[in-house]
Amino acid sequence: MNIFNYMKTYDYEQLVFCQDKQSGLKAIIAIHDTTLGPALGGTRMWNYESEEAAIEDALRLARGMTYKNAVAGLNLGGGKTVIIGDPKKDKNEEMFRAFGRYIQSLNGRYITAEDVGTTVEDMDIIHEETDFVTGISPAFGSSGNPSPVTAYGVYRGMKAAAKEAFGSDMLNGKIIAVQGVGNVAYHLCKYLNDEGAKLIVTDINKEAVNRVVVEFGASAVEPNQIYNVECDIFAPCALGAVINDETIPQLKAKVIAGAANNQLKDTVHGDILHEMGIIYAPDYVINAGGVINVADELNGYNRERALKKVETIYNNIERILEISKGQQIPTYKAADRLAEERIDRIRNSRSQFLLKEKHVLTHKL
Ligand SMILES: NC(=O)C1=CN([C@@H]2O[C@H](COP(=O)(O)OP(=O)(O)OC[C@H]3O[C@@H](n4cnc5c(N)ncnc54)[C@H](O)[C@@H]3O)[C@@H](O)[C@H]2O)C=CC1
Ligand SMILES: CC(C)CC(=O)C(=O)O
Repeated sequence: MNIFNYMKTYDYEQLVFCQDKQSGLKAIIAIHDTTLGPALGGTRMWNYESEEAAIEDALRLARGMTYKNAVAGLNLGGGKTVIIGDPKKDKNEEMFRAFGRYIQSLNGRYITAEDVGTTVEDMDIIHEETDFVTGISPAFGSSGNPSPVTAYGVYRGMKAAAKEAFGSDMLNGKIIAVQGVGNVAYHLCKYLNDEGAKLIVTDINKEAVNRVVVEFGASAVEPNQIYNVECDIFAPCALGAVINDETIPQLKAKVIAGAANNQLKDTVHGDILHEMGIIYAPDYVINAGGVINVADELNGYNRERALKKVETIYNNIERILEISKGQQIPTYKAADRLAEERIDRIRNSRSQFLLKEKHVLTHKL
């Protein structure tokens, strides 16, 4: 990978490599675009097969955050961190403190939160070193774990997509295949079960599968079987690139609506779904509940206000489906247009010189 070429193609601002020998920290902070405000995006800890894979993941996820925050109506740009390591074995307090000091050194250009492999406890340790961290413990007056709120947003967005596909947003009786039943999807399964949907689930973690089988009466299949089960809705809630050349021909669902980031392996896969008449709820639109929730901390956290904003995910999905139909374009393109138009509008309205720009974190500093 030619890093500068890649950064130039997608117009990235900054890539920061953080190393701390004592704690074993190896982190990459990618900042994509800060036109709308400081870059906000979570920290993923993952045992990457190579450094190149880690860099690529950080870059792709950071760009996704720019688009996610823009469509969600947040005054925040896009960034993301990946920490290279096994979250089950390689974490230690010094690592997150060293990482917190790196975040502090960026002086508010980047604000972090949880993602796959990191927890509220990890954010609390980062908070020892910097204010530029969200999703910390409610004991600090903060929003805590974003996953349940992400799940609520996915549930609302799924209903909007179902309305388009089936003529009603009621999910009772619908068969929903859920891939990965971790932090977000556990809560999603609860919403779906409460509404009377039938769940087919899979996960590489057997305990996670058993929990939803026992609590929500889900049926379980092996990880490689989830793509071709008979279902109405497929909800990818594990990792990215699961909509690809191998999986698309297997899909029986009329709707794809799930929490995972970067679900399409490539944009061409979004084009194919469109041609097949499968309604794809763009990942970064439907899974914005968590970032909306943690972003609310920047104004002094108010859960009611945050949840009200998460409700707008329903309308955002409706709007994207309308644009997609009206302009005959795939839904991922409709979402990208919304994001890019908002970023351009704000960029153009910022032509005046200000001696000191108001910082989104003014209250914290
Ligand atoms: N946690 C949050 O608030 C948000 C999460 N997301 C995205 O949603 C997805 C899920 O996030 P979390 O629930 O927090 O992560 P998690 O790590 O708690 O859950 C993911 C689950 O997927 C399972 N999994 C991994 N590979 C699998 C495979 N090949 N087949 C089946 N299952 C597999 C894991 O065992 C785990 O149980 C991620 O892509 C994340 O980036 C997006 C927005 C916010
Ligand atoms: C987990 C969220 C709080 C932020 C994020 O990184 C995301 O939405 O992917």
